[in-house]
Amino acid sequence: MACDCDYVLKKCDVTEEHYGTCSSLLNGRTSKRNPDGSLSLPNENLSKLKGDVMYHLALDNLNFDLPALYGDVKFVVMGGTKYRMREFACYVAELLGLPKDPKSVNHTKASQRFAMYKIGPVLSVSHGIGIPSMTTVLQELIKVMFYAKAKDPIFIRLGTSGGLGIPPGSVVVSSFGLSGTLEKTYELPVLGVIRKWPSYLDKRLSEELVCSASNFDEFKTYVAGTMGADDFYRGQGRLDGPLCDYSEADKMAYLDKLASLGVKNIEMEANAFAAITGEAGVRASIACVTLVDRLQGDQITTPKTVLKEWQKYPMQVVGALIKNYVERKL
Ligand SMILES: O=P(O)(O)O[C@H]1O[C@H](CO)[C@@H](O)[C@H]1O
Ligand SMILES: O=c1cc[nH]c(=O)[nH]1
Repeated sequence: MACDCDYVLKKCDVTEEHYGTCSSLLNGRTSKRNPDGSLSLPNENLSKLKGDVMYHLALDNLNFDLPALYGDVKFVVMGGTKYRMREFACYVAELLGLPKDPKSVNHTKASQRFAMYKIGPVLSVSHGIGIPSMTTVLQELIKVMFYAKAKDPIFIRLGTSGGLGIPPGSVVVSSFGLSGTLEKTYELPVLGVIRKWPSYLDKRLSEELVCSASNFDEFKTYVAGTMGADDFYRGQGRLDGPLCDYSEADKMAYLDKLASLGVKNIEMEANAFAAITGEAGVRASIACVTLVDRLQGDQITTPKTVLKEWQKYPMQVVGALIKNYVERKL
């Protein structure tokens, strides 16, 4: 089917502002890499290490030949659950006509924390819930790609989220991540001081995902901001947590404010994922399905079987993008 990105992007009313003036996004990220596309990380301390242990992945660069194991990786796809990332690995194997890893080898089984599957040029990795869990795996994966000398690796988060005013079962491709304090930044206390980094995603990559999405009629795809909340309940303005000290009117005013800032979904990692990949010079995007329209309610009441089907939508979008890259030998 012909690509109708322009149409979809216009329909979603996405402007340059959604990607920031440092639309460095594409060029800035490229300029941070070596001429051959391998990562050039801005941390001199790494070159002084005798060996580097990626503890949560149970990998290191002394006992593992990382270039041989992961030098051919082009896509690192991450999502919350082990189950989803195993399913995505199997889906990609089928899509690319590659043999399924016979034992579905979890490359990071020894860590007893996460799951990581490799199918050809794709690593499919679970990251758990929330920013601290996700950023721990993300930073170790960036180092693995660095030591492996992988060329122009692309990182994508494949997630679930709560939508704002869009039908449940829609896919949102994120243009920026918004923090809990409504800024397009990721905030982290470092050495006792709160630091902030911009949290925009790669514009060209999101356009490519929208093109991929145009192959599918079963669901709608939007490009918009995504709020990365630090909590599932009060942090997302829910009324149904064990603790709540605001009214329904307060909640609705908050969600309306988010919508007015160009946000169409809420999850728990977007701003950190955007900021860390951006700083490391890695092209990155996020595709999440929405499980509920938060303007209509807080509880996720859709049957599990339907939720499982919906979770396949972003997989299909990302799978089509990967297939396109592999067929064009990029
Ligand atoms: O479906 P995943 O990828 O886990 O993402 C979303 O679901 C979790 C909360 O249920 C959070 O991690 C949120 O970001
Ligand atoms: O509402 C939702 C649904 C999934 N994940 C979230 O973080 N929030």
